[in-house]
Amino acid sequence: MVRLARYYKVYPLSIIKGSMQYVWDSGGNRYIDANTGHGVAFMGHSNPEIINAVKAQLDKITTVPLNMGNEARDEFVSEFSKIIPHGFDTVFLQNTGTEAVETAIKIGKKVTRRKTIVAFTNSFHGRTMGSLSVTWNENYRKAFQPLYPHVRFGTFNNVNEVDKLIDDDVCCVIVEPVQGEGGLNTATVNFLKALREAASRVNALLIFDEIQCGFGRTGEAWAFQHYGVEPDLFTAGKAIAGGLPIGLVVAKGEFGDVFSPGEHGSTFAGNPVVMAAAAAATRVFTRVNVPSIVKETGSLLAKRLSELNSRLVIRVKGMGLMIGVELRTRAEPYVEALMRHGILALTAGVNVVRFLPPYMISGDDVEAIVNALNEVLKTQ
Ligand SMILES: Cc1ncc(COP(=O)(O)O)c(C=O)c1O
Repeated sequence: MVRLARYYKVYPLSIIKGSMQYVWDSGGNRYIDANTGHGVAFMGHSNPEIINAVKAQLDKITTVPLNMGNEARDEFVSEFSKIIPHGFDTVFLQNTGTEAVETAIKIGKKVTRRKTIVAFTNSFHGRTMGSLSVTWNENYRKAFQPLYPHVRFGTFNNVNEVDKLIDDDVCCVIVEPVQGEGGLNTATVNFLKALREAASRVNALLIFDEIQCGFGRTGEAWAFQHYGVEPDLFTAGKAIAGGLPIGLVVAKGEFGDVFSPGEHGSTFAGNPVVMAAAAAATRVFTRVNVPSIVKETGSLLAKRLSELNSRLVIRVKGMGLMIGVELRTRAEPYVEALMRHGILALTAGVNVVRFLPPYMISGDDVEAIVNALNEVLKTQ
């Protein structure tokens, strides 16, 4: 028998079912899921409306290539359009976040015919060769050198260096408005404004990577809507298909038709089952007004976490339901200890305990998370 390749630290836990904000392990223990598979189950586990749409689609057809039409795909585009700001009118469908980032970079290169990509300290954009090249963490990159050689890293939130960083050799600038993996660092308004101005000045494309912070996670449909600064392209993924694989790029009009046939493609992109799930997830998103719920629950979670009384806590970081507690020490042991208290969380950077719960977590769930963290901070 083959065995699974190991490249994650695997926890001694087998998850067998989920319902909205909760999951259960094989021993019957229930957990509040503030890990959500790296942010994927934001619309809840097995959300009934999404599951019903998937089941109905399974009875119709499970694969249709992008060079043929499909009604589930049309329906997704129609639902998704309702949450896309004016001026963005093209969506490129992919299967994962890293593929979306690759697509955005290809658009930048094709439009400008230039080579240099600007990215930032503590960025995370994915694991394939292009997206890895613009990811900051040296541990993720060093075994795979040489990566794409023309990447210039600037310091996240350093406004002063932006003009020097972005010159007319730059095809695109990629940045997460709220950095997830890198430590829940929130961009400042002045930083994103400076990037916008510099990119426009040299006709480089500004890409916001909203794969983790987008789709309502921060309390607006898209994190950049907090800032009043618009990119040329933004990437999204994770929660959009309610748990099924998706990644996409949303582009301003003039960048919609940059690829000639043969220059881009993906076998599974726009899969009808994924599209049916994504149409249903987006319909729920709009109907219940997910961002407004996130604003309320996110501020409650941030407030209660900031009341933690522990000498280990430096501060609470993040936005909406993308919240981290920065510790004076490594976060990993606390994430493991939280598991034993029925809470699934994540780390971000080295010393941040990260919470990415589903939008429907209740006030009681918030209390349970805060109480559990309080306990483990005392005992670890
Ligand atoms: C901001 C950001 N970009 C890109 C990615 C890569 O997405 P995927 O793992 O779906 O390829 C992630 C995944 O965590 C992410 O958080």
